[in-house]
Amino acid sequence: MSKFDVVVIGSGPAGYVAAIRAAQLGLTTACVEKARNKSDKLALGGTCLNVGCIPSKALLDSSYKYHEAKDNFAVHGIATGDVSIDVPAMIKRKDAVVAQMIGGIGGLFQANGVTAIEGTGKVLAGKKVEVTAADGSVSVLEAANIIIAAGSVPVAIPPAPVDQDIIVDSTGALEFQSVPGKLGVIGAGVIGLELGSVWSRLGSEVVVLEALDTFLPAVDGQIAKEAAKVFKKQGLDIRLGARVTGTKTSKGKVEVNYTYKDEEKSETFDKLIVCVGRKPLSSGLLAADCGVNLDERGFIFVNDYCETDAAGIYAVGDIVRGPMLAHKGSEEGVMVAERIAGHKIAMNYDCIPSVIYTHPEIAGVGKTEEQLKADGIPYKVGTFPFAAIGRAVAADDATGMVKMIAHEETDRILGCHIIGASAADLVQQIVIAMEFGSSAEDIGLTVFGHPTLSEAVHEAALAVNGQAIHMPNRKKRK
Ligand SMILES: NC(=O)c1ccc[n+]([C@@H]2O[C@H](COP(=O)([O-])OP(=O)(O)OC[C@H]3O[C@@H](n4cnc5c(N)ncnc54)[C@H](O)[C@@H]3O)[C@@H](O)[C@H]2O)c1
Repeated sequence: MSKFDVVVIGSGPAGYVAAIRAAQLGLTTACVEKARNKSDKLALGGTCLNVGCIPSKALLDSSYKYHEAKDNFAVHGIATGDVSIDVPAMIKRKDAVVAQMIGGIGGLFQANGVTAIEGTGKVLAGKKVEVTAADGSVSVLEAANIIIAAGSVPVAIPPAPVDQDIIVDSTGALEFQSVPGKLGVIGAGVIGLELGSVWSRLGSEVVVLEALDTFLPAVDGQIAKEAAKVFKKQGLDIRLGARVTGTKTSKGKVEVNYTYKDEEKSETFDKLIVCVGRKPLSSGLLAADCGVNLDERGFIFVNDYCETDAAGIYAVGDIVRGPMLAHKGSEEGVMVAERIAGHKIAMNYDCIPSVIYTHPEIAGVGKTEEQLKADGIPYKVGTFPFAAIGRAVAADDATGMVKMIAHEETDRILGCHIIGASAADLVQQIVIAMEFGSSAEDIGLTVFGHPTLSEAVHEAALAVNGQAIHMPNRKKRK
């Protein structure tokens, strides 16, 4: 029986990062992965690399370039003539990007001495991991420590069973070989908006059916309101309060029945994407006597340090509580590896950025205005529009704003919410600032390069205390 200091189950952003850090710390480490790619080879990288973050960003970038060439170049005096799209070539490029990044993880495993083991892992009692290979053969690994990072899968809903042809999930939506004439999307969440944007830019008529009456409830209300306006202008038809009751596929199309404003409605689409959330992939993963427990929603139960109820067994990433975000899983992986090596580090769950990669991007960190109101915390707000930022106007990309929220008395930054070009990268400045306990004044007193989009972050911080320069201030300067 092979023996390791650490056996990681799953090679997504939580698992592979945990494995690399454990190996860096001198621990003998194996990483068990079951996924295989289109060429039936071991596919490291999990959902994020194979069918999530990376391929969706490849398609978002390709489709945005197409949209720019078709609709946005003329204003710069650039004539393109007819712009056409070759969808199979776009998908092939996306596959090449994925293959390159997967190869990168294989290389990192080799360089750090992590042993990749192909097969499906199961946690047995006594800190053992059973691995069932693709050919059915079974082996058992002995581990001083186990890190479970098995991830999550899309939630299925009975009224819209996925066939990966007409009715697809987020994986199938990355494989269309032509632009659907009419595309239905169930769920106006992160995936619905990102994939809806891709196919809308390429020419699909997109209808998004969202069960809730509120648009993007987890996003700051002011930013979500702005986002709704922008998406409407882009042609995304987002119907809130639309509950899908059934679907019928025939002759290459799907008829969707749903209730909307108390009326029974029906609409026919060429393709339908179901993206109503993800659930932890915990079934079949744990032997009944292994000592690891699940919570009521099927997540592995862990404490703040990602320790399960069984000593020496940890769980990280989508399979445990908290936002299902790659970077959250990666940092949990680092924390656990460091703690196994005896270092007393902890993770700051209050400072995790989140991003929706539409154009403009929507990004945020910390508390929203609604959360602060509900918690009764006194706060002050500064906003600054990109329309007043020279660099954004020069780029003809000036939609959106930065919103900064600080504590009314201490001026400490409590949250930052952005809708705009490069919002994902801009918000990271405030993630760092919040990690260091900065005040809005600290950001206001910092020198920002000119002309940059970052100046909107600077000005929003100044606006918190009525000191914005390139905009009349609502509040009196203190
Ligand atoms: N950019 C990113 O960080 C990124 C990108 C993709 C996915 N993810 C993560 O993946 C996970 C899954 O994404 P997602 O978009 O599927 O989930 P989500 O939770 O973001 O959104 C799902 C939406 O579907 C709606 N819904 C649920 N059941 C419905 C029904 N029967 N009919 C109509 N609407 C319904 C929900 O109200 C919700 O608005 C999320 O946790 C997300 O954070 C993150």
